[in-house]
Amino acid sequence: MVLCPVIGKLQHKRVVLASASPRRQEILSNAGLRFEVVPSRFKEKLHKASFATPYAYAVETAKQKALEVAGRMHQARAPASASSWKDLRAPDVVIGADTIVAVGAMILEKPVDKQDAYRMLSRLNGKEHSVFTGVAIVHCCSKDGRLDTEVSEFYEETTVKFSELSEELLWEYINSGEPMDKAGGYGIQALGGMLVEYVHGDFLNVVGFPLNHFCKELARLYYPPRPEDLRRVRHDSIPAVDTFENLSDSEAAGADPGQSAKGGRGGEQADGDRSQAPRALDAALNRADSRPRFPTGLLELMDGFKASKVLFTACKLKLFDVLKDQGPLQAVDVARKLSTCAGRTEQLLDVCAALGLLEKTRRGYSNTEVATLHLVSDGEHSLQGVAEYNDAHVWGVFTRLGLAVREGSEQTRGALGAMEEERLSQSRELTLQFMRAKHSLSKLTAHHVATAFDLSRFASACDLGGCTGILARELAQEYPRLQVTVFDLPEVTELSGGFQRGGRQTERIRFVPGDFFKDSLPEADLYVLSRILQDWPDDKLHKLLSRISSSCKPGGGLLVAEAAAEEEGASQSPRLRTLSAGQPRSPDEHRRLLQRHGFQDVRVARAGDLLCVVLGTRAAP
Ligand SMILES: Cc1cn([C@H]2C[C@H](O)[C@@H](COP(=O)(O)OP(=O)(O)OP(=O)(O)O)O2)c(=O)[nH]c1=O
Repeated sequence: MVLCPVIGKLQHKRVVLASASPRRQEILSNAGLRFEVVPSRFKEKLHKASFATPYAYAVETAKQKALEVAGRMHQARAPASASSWKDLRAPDVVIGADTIVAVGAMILEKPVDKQDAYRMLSRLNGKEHSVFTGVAIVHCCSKDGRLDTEVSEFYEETTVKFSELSEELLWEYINSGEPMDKAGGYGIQALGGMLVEYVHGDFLNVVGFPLNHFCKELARLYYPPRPEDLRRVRHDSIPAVDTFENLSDSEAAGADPGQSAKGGRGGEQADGDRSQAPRALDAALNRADSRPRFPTGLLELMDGFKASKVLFTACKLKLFDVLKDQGPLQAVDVARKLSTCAGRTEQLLDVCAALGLLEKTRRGYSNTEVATLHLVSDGEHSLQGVAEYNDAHVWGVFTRLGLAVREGSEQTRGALGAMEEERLSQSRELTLQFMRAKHSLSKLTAHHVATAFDLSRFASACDLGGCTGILARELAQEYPRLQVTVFDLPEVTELSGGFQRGGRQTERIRFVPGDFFKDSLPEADLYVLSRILQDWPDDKLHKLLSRISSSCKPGGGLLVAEAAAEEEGASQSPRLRTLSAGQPRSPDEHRRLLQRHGFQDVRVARAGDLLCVVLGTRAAP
């Protein structure tokens, strides 16, 4: 559960805490932040005298800790690296922190031994001192194999006063072992709390991490004040996806979050500037207890369609292609290249950045890793086709949702999800769009489907509704003896040639036009239905399965791959709850479905994150 919406801004990023401090880990995970811990190897040995103030030293050390981890993780994912780093995705954000105790200009870090602890505690005895924690938030992105970082840093000061303590008490405390891994030689959160007369400022800052200031800094970075915010009253927790409403171009020229992310130490900022920046946090923290919880999730849901449309529009304009080839680019240059309006383009770019699709730095906008991988049109893993199809077709279908729900199942079929039927009557362009979408999605899952079970006992397979042949190719590649037939509607097989790349295994793939509800099915040892059943209502589904069952020889197989619905009784994940003509089924429901149509020895496996795969063997009639 995330209380503070600004912490939620990091939810979809790979966040790394560059610290071994268990206190920091606890503070941040208690705040709802999800992160990995990669302790920094940076040696805390900067030359203290070269810093004008103790906090400058803490901030620089925090920065070096974070940069060391960012650099090491970036190196580790380079192809040449022999590292065993588990997750090759580079971190998006690395957080470093350093806590020091300062008595005047003297900096006390962790004691090296008991005598050192004694010296430190004697200095603090009966006096006031400052605890500074420097924090660095390093945003990372990888550009042409290079690590690009944007550092935002700040510090927090807390004043602590020790009571007059006897020698005996000091030694008793030192012998407890508590002081050894703590700055200044004490831990205020445990036994050391007994030494402290008062604290002025953020308690958590003493313990190692100034959570409140950190949230304010995030708010400043992720919700930069824009001119229109100062004039309009609007809820605070949603990123600026609604910036296209009622705005003239001149109003659109907002503050630059990249710029505002700079300026180094938050502690050195002008007061006027800071009072506006963390408004989301203030709103959350100052809420009276009796008021209902801020409905962040709900409001984001209400705005979800805008985010989708922004993504579709950016894809359609080929924004990610332009930035891939020529980024980073300033908004005006993007607008020039796309022949679009400069003000609106900047808004689009900013929203894409807020959605994590683009990176915004002083040098301009560039694609994030996910955009480079999935939103550039000619990428191996491009999902551009899905965006285009959803924009051109599914968007319109869903505008008729109300009508479909009001007027019953026929309407529902006509208006929702029955894309197979609908595309029959549509233009060649729409068929192509549908094929591109299916092609991109199949690429993500084909390998998992082909390898979910050992299919080497089959000599031939027929992929019903196999579209562009992506799964067929994967099957042929995986099983060198297998002959594969792709069976799909004539208008699909006619266009499928455009999606074929050469390759040895294509000799074993043939495309046969036909309708699996009407025409006789090609002979095969194994029939495959990948993401077909869910689109059809029960009557059609049973008709198809019984046709397959009649064509399948005893000992032959049926392989079904469908979106992985939860087990029966569990609530469905939202991704699966689109109102299509069919319905998502649990693994057990699939098992029963195949058994009902004469398949036995039915086995179920997961294929990646998305699909569940079911394999049954045709029993003798
Ligand atoms: C003053 C004080 C410090 N501390 C701790 C916070 C920090 O963990 C530690 C200061 O050392 P740091 O060098 O800031 O942090 P660390 O060595 O624990 O971890 P890393 O270097 O990997 O980031 O002292 C307390 O736990 N309680 C206190 O009252």
